[in-house]
Amino acid sequence: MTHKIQKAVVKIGTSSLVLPNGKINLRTIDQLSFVLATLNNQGYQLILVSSGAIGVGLASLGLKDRPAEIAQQQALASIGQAALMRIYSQRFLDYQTHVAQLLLTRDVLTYPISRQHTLNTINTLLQQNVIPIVNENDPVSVDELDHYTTFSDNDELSSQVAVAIDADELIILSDIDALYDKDPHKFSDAHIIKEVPVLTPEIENAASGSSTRFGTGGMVTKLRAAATMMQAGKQMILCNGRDPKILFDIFDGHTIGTHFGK
Ligand SMILES: Nc1ncnc2c1ncn2[C@@H]1O[C@H](COP(=O)(O)OP(=O)(O)O)[C@@H](O)[C@H]1O
Ligand SMILES: N[C@@H](CCC(=O)OP(=O)(O)O)C(=O)O
Repeated sequence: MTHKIQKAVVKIGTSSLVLPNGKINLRTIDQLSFVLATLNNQGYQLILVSSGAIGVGLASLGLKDRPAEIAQQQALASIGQAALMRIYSQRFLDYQTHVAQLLLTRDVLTYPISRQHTLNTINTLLQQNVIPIVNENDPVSVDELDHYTTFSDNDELSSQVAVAIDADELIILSDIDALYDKDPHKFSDAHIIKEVPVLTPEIENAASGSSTRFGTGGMVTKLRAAATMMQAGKQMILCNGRDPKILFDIFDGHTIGTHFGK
């Protein structure tokens, strides 16, 4: 059962932001901006965790494949993040809504003072009806010695942010309708799982990696995000980001996609 949502983190993955041909999915970004701006006007508190820096970087330079070299990926992320934020800022302004950018590394949330400052920033933005748009600070994040700055991916980042800001719900917009008992991109007889009150070994075995060109973590990292939310006594919804208007139904309390939690 979906609980009443007041504060939510909405996470959108690269596979929803970039078309299979590598171009930017402006339709989804436009609709997402419209929906979040409308929900913001209705008084909901929203944080958007948006992937897509590398994907939009590739699109900006007209490149097809993600390079293997770290330096190339970090350079693409710095190009793409700026381009992505320009699109979001323009689209949200069309709906009279201001957005702000927060680029996080793991250590920022691990150490208490930087964590508190980050939360203060987010809360101040929310009080001012500004929607924070969060991504990992990809161009600078790397793990060295005992200094861990990377998140495994944005599914993890979004669950960490959702718990830190005490959100009621994490909504993950993916390129798939829900969790299935096996990857529906590989198995045509996959069955949808609508409710996951607890994570069982059976559910964990159902999840595999991404089978799309631009996605990274697949279902494995989404289940890890669900575990983080459920351990904190919170909820998560996994649904399709193709049509972000689905968020209206979720905020109206309808059951969409897969619901994790009790
Ligand atoms: N049990 C499963 N149910 C649904 N999708 C699955 C499952 N196992 C693996 N997947 C794959 O996970 C993909 C979604 O993850 P990903 O490609 O990383 O998207 P995103 O960019 O939204 O993070 C789906 O397209 C699907 O191919
Ligand atoms: N921070 C990276 C995305 C990392 C990530 O988790 O991507 P995805 O699996 O598409 O949500 C970027 O902006 O390109």
